[in-house]
Amino acid sequence: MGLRVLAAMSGGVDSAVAAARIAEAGHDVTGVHLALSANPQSHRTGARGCCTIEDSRDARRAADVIGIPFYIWDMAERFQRDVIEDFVAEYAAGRTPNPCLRCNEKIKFAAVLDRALALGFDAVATGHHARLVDGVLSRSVDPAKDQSYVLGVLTREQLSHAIFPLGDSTKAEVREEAARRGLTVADKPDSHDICFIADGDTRRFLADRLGSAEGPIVDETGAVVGSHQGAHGFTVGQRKGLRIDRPAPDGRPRYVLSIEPVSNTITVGPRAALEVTTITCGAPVWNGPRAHDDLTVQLRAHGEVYGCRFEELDGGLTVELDRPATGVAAGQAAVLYSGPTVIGSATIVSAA
Ligand SMILES: Nc1ncnc2c1ncn2[C@@H]1O[C@H](COP(=O)(O)OP(=O)(O)OP(=O)(O)O)[C@@H](O)[C@H]1O
Repeated sequence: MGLRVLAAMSGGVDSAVAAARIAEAGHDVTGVHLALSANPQSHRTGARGCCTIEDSRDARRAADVIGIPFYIWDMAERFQRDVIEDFVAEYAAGRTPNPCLRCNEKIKFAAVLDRALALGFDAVATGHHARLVDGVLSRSVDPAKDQSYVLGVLTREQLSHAIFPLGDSTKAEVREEAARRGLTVADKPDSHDICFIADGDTRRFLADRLGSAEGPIVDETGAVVGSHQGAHGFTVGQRKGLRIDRPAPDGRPRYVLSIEPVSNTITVGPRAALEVTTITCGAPVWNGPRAHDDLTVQLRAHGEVYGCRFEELDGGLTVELDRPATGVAAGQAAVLYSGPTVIGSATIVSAA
């Protein structure tokens, strides 16, 4: 007998095809669009933002074509609290959060999954590009679209109720299939990085919420070399947008090495000073097999992959890279893989 599946439908191509595949496989599927924005009209800026009225209409149309019941669930308040406020608070604390990862952890596979289970559903299906084989998360066959990183924070329990029907397909195949199935969203562009910042201007979004406060930019010796309007506008490894009055003696570009929110100080230095090999993380979530062969770690979404070994220490996790990485920011996740399989993850606390 088929499962009762709740298909999370964003109004985009991927989730429409994911829902269609699950329905075709004989499961009893209901589509749900999550209204995540408190003011859906305000996001209509041309770029595809989060949860516009148009997105919910596209999702409904896709559900009609597939022939499944469809609902809209208002999760705006949860999203505001667990994703947007968390995002702002993390930047205010000098860290660099990944809101997609937080949304998967707190909204799609927590708030939505809880409600789905309470209503008698067995699983939540999404259009994420990742594979799930017997509850074990693995990379998508399309490396350019692989989203296993932003799902790597999910627990075994969360994964046991997840279905990702697209992991064996490339994005091109999904688009083609959408067109063939008459899902009118086939040509819709991919959503951009942060769905609740429709114009993509993260710094302005943060400045609107955290205000601006002038602070010093110092070099590695502590000498003041410039100023900034708020430490929250920066991330480790950033080069652009630094107002430096005293260039480095060697004339080389300088990068953000660290962010100190309490004293509102940004420390900059040469690229070489960004290189780290030891990553210290918080408590790990182990969600895959305890494999130790072909170990790699990914330190940001779409980031490079490093060979590594790791050790659990005092409730945290220390990861040693086999070559230096740059731009490793506290607040991002370190997702550990054995080959293509996710074995666990932990939040980065510091790197050296
Ligand atoms: N507002 C929403 N309502 C319901 N489900 C959503 C919503 N936003 C995202 N999702 C689910 O999360 C998945 C991943 O979201 P992401 O923003 O990465 O989408 P995407 O890769 O652009 O896919 P899509 O083409 O389906 O929008 C989607 O495929 C969908 O299943």
